[in-house]
Amino acid sequence: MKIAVIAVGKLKEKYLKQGIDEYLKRLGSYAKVQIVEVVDEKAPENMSDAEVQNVKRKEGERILSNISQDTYVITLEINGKMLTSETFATKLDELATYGKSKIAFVIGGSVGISEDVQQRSDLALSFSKMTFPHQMMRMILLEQVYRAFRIMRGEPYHK
Ligand SMILES: C[S@@+](CC[C@H](N)C(=O)[O-])C[C@H]1O[C@@H](n2cnc3c(N)ncnc32)[C@H](O)[C@@H]1O
Repeated sequence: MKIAVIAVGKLKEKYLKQGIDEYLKRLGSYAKVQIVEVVDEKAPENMSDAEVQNVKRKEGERILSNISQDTYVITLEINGKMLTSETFATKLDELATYGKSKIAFVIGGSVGISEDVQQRSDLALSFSKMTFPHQMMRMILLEQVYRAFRIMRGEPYHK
């Protein structure tokens, strides 16, 4: 399985980088996982709605340019569908079984994900109704993907 995590902006925090590297290392035995960073737009606090939409649109175009037609796209969205870790594992297993071996997870930037990207999405996945920082979301996602592989293979992992 080939997994891409497409994320807006550069990862700056050292402590997150260490955590992400750890999960990338662990995932190495299960899948080819790649992080794709797309350039973020400047997004000051006091932007108008039109400016926010413009930032989303530009970042969205960059996200979409990294997604091939045969890729199953999972966008991370606060208002998406909430799954248990077991259901998430079953979903990844089904995708592999039905020949969808390329998966892209998309994490938005500070203004979220554009409508164009939402339309391209095959599954909008929510990790809770709370808002997490986008850089931290990368690590949380990788941990859940790692957990999913352990569940799929029936391998022990602390609860
Ligand atoms: C800081 S959040 C953006 C908040 C923005 N106001 C919005 O409504 O999307 C940055 C990105 O992290 C991801 N994210 C944050 N919290 C999430 C959650 N609870 N579930 C799924 N994704 C989340 C989403 O991809 C989001 O676009």
